[in-house]
Amino acid sequence: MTGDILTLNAGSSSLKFAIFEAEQPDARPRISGKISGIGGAPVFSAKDAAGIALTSTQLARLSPASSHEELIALLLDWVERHLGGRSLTMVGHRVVHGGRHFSQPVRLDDNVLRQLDELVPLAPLHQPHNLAAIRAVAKWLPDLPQIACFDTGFHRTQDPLATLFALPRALSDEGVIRYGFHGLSYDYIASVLPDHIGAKAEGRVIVAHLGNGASMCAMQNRRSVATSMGFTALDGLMMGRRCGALDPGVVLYLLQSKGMDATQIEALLYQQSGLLGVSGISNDMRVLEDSDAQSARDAIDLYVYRAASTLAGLVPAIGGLDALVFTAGIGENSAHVRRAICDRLQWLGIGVDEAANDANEIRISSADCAIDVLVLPTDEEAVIAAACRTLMEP
Ligand SMILES: Nc1ncnc2c1ncn2[C@@H]1O[C@H](COP(=O)(O)OP(=O)(O)O)[C@@H](O)[C@H]1O
Ligand SMILES: CC(=O)OP(=O)(O)O
Ligand SMILES: [Mg+2]
Repeated sequence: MTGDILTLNAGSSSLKFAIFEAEQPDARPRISGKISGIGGAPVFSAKDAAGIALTSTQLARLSPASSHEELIALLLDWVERHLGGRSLTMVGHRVVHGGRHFSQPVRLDDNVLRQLDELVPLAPLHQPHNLAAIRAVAKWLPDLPQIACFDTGFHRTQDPLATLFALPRALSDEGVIRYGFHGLSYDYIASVLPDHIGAKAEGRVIVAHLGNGASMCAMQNRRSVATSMGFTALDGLMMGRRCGALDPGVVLYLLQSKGMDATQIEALLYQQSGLLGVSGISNDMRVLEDSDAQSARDAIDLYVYRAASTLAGLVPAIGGLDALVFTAGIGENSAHVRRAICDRLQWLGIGVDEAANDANEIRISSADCAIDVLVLPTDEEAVIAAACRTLMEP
């Protein structure tokens, strides 16, 4: 097995990629990078295995509708020029929604793509970009095998009760259930957890994936028992641009009293709400933390309150809490958000060591706290590369 694996991970505000040597399963990627800030002012950065920067470029502002697709073309062109004489043997993609039929990584062909197309309305911020990346690669190198790894897959182990909405049974039977997302990230965190907390990793753990999209997963034995996202990636926590859990009566009001149509409501719930909607300033937590505006403070306070409430709401699924893990863009970097969430959860026995938290250390719980509180960088790319190697084996 020689050559390189390319992983592509199209998130709502970022396009992340990595190039791994197929024959070196434990090695860091040869190159990794991302285009972040998509929808605003995108920045393209990449580094080699030693962490040396290969590029850090501010890109032109693009129209939101075309941005991901144009950036995929730009990225593939850059990758081609940086393969350094090696060839690609496989491309692995993060695909956000696998629906009822897909949970394990799958080799992509026209038939699978057609089925994944049908899930676009359930993940409008992600699925179209994920599928566009697959089609762009197929055009670029038609014979190159490609696989899809699903964000929903990790949550197949959920307690069936936790997947049900209190809707008529016929709807659940046809697949209107809580699927859950960010599964590649949770899979990675579950895989490294024993390195940090030993046997406690098999206990009652909640992982808070706080990125531009955000969710939480309650785990036991390192498997998903319940999660905050649902049928779509709109449910649960307040996010960068998404509202999170919402009284469904609001949707009816928008439809019936405000005369909004489905397209307008979709844009409102997915693009104009969350941190951006409440602050009126930005979807980016960094910008809000640097702002003196009251609306920025309100947005952060609501984000924190909703996160603490959601976390508390997941505890009954696992009957207590042994460890809490923060990950993804905000979880890994914002000491303020982590501390504020933990402050609202003191009654649960959570305590934070201020200095460790301010320094983004791995363990941030206070010495007298029985619940381990950790900050762990996620690595969806490593999970995709591992799936590529598995599917490659003869
Ligand atoms: N130093 C930081 N402080 C606070 N927030 C940060 C910091 N760095 C990144 N973020 C937040 O992380 C978000 C991106 O998270 P990420 O997990 O990369 O997003 P995506 O959902 O696109 O994969 C940014 O929008 C920003 O709000
Ligand atoms: C599912 C989801 O919300 O993904 P992301 O956080 O990458 O936008
Ligand atoms: Mg992400």
